[in-house]
Amino acid sequence: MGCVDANQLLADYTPGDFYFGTSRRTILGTGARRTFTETDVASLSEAVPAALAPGSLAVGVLPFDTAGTPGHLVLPENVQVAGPAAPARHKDIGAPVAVRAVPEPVRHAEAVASAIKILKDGGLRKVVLARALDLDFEDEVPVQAILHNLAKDKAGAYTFAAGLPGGRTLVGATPELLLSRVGNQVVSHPHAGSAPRSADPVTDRENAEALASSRKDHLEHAVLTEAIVETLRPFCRSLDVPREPSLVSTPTMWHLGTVVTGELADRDITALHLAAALHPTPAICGTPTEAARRLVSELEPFDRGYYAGAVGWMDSAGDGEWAVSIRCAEVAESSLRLYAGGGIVPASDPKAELDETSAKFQTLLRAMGLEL
Ligand SMILES: C=C(O[C@@H]1C=C(C(=O)O)C=C[C@H]1O)C(=O)O
Repeated sequence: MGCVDANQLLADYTPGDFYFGTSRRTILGTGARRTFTETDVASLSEAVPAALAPGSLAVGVLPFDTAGTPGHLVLPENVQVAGPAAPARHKDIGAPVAVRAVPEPVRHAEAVASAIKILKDGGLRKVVLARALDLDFEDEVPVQAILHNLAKDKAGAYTFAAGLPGGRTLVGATPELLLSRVGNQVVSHPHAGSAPRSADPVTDRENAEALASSRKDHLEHAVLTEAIVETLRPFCRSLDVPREPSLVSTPTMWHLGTVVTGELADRDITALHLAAALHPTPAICGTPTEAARRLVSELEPFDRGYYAGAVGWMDSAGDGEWAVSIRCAEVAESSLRLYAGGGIVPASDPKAELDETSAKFQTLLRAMGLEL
């Protein structure tokens, strides 16, 4: 630890490793002494802390569907921690040989329209629907270069690459913090409500202002913040929740975000326990959770896998950081699947939702130097 160079950690990353970079620190975990596949809060809370020797870390991912997909949490053989990485040059990535939208864009808009109808009929307040882009390359996908470019672009507050079962990799850069814990201080930074950035400063500002004053987006956001607060409240002695969300941005998107901070009542409650209790939030699933989860599986023509799950780390003291695994792609050899979703409420518009997912794809597409 200490004097490791963060850019070197980024350069040293190879697929299968775990990389997690923020504006404060860079973590590189290599090898696996042990892998946990449990996803329920009770087993995670018992098994993982019990296996952590003092000073060691558990790293990895939780899936979207914790009932159907195994978790992939690893106790690495070796962990190196450094300050923030700041790579200089963009790395070149070749063009794909094939691109397929899953489903076709028009089908996604139809699914959104069906969801809006169901929402208007009552019962559900919000559901998050995603679509995917499949890209095939001639050779193995250069995950290291994609990760490097995401870090270079500061594409999201949490830049990550995590090994998955079967030699696959989840790579991305998300703006959204599910939960961090340092001692008895917990923070969550839920995001909901979106607008694209623009290269034109006037349009960019207009997009931000329209988002800041959009009733539809404030409603989408309120449903999310309420759920976060409701889950955290029983664990916390005190909780600070700003009354209004703030505008937050990445190089490609504007969002509404609320920084929720709390003081834990019981120091034995770990970061992983809290993250697992919060997941799946209405940022990526909906409200009520079970009904939204069912609608997601009915309307989306794919399994989300590790997209819209959680990615992060926890130490032996129970401190840790778990980000929402969005703005990411799952890589398998020479192919990758990119995901993007958006929250639907009764006032949503199918065409606008389709455009929102296209804008969200830009985080990864830019890192790959692709204009699609
Ligand atoms: C689901 C995604 O993003 C989430 C949905 C948002 C929205 O609906 O406005 C905003 C931020 C994220 O919480 C995604 O990027 O795939």
